[in-house]
Amino acid sequence: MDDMTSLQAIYGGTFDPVHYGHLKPVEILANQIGLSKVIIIPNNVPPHRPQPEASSEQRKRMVELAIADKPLFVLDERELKRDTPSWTALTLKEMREEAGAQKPLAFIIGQDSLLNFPSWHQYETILDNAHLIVTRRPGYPLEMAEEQHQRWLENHLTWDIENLHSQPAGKIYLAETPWFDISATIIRERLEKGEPCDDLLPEAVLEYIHQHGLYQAG
Ligand SMILES: Nc1ncnc2c1ncn2[C@@H]1O[C@H](COP(=O)(O)OP(=O)(O)OP(=O)(O)O)[C@@H](O)[C@H]1O
Ligand SMILES: O=C(O)c1ccc[n+]([C@@H]2O[C@H](COP(=O)([O-])O)[C@@H](O)[C@H]2O)c1
Repeated sequence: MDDMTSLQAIYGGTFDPVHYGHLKPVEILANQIGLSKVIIIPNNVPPHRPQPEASSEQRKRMVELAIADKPLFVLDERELKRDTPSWTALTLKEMREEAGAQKPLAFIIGQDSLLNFPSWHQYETILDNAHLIVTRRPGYPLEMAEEQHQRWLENHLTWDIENLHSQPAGKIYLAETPWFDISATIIRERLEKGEPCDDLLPEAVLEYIHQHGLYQAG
């Protein structure tokens, strides 16, 4: 169901490359909270990190391959079409305008992203336009480093998934998804050393990486 009142989830990332640490927690989350669709938005110019190793076109292609047999996910190319920094606040403002004031929207992030969320461009406006759903990731605390940011988190926290479905925006939900100890950094490092990565990302993505000579030494 994807009508004007069903919760619309959005998952942004650099995806250099996309891996099971991205896909599996979100698939499990979808079952836990009842999502029929997750919109994946690869960024073009990551706001808070150096430009990725793979090109935007290659990262997009890898996402397409990863989700080809997963009807839960759909790709949205809007950030790839902008040459300015891929600010989430801007993307969500645009998506809110398209969806109308009442539609529940949620942006999904991993636990590591929550920790630096207060440094994001116009971060307060993000909760005006969407909920935040946080998936677990090993190695990161669930508490904010600064007290004022912890207060901000607690002021927006909900443990009731009904709030995500009934309100258009403004809540933070710390999902109890399992840990997947996988990162794109580890995958790039392993590939550079010629080490196997079979359990870390979909086979079709790995084949694409090998065919295009991505993430190789030198
Ligand atoms: N293993 C994981 N578990 C939970 N969330 C994850 C995991 N890996 C990435 N994410 C989340 O996915 C989103 C996109 O992450 P990103 O594309 O930067 O992947 P990454 O593996 O962290 O990349 P890199 O190692 O290059 O920094 C972020 O919100 C991040 O928190
Ligand atoms: O808008 C920002 O300032 C901002 C800062 C850091 C990250 N983001 C977005 O958060 C998502 C995850 O980021 P990353 O770097 O972990 O791939 C991705 O969609 C980024 O564009 C957004």
